[in-house]
Amino acid sequence: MAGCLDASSVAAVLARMAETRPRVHCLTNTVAQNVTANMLLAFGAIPSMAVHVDEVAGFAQGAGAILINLGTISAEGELAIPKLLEAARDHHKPLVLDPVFVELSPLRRHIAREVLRLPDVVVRGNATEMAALASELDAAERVTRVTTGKVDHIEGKRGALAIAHGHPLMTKVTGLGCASSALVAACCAVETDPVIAAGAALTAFGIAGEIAAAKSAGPGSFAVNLIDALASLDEALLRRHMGERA
Ligand SMILES: Nc1ncnc2c1ncn2[C@@H]1O[C@H](COP(=O)(O)OP(=O)(O)OP(=O)(O)O)[C@@H](O)[C@H]1O
Ligand SMILES: Cc1ncsc1CCO
Ligand SMILES: [Mg+2]
Repeated sequence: MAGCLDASSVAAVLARMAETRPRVHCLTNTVAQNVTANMLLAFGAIPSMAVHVDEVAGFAQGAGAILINLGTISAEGELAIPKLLEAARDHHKPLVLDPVFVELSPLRRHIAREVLRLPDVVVRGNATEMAALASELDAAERVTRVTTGKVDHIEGKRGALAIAHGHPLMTKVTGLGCASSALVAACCAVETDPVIAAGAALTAFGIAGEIAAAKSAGPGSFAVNLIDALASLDEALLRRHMGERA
């Protein structure tokens, strides 16, 4: 049965984030680029976003983790992906795939298959995307599946977690799924177990969503308050929202 993390486990991952400030190299989409960079900074990580085929390898080799998001994949981005996969393989970097709209595009399915030739990939998508990619995920070696929604489901080699945090307003701001994938990548840079890393990222993000929603009049102010809430998380706030005593 799927478990959940306690506040001290999430706080331990966040403490390592604050201490080491990992850089996450993001090949992401033009819609979610800004919100993704802001969420990474609020989380204590550092975003980099280079796409050019002649510089992505260098950026990825020195990063703590790599994100490949297919949301607005371009011809330039497609050329960069083999360089990112090579950097992940040769330099043992955690890699997160966000297969945005894979159900709508044979090109995206082809790219996702290429990415999943690498073992140990973490895939974060919504229920539609994860269902569309089911056979590719079944064929992949040591993949971690992260399916977000009202409840987030994480399944990996070393167990399963179900995270019931967040707020419906999270579906009314574009790019928050994309940002959640970047936060999962950031946690993978400081936590070797991808199930715990994804669980910590999504617990923190969900609780930040709950805190932000309580202060917001609608999706616009929610987007701003979510950045503030993510930046202000500490163990006491986590405990309170997880129903644990101080
Ligand atoms: N109904 C809901 N209630 C609470 N939290 C939710 C709900 N739906 C999504 N979330 C949270 O919102 C975040 C984004 O997940 P979602 O599944 O909406 O991503 P997505 O569909 O890929 O989004 P996008 O493509 O717009 O970036 C996750 O942290 C998830 O837990
Ligand atoms: C709306 C949209 N279109 C491509 S990427 C993106 C952001 C949410 O995935
Ligand atoms: Mg998405």
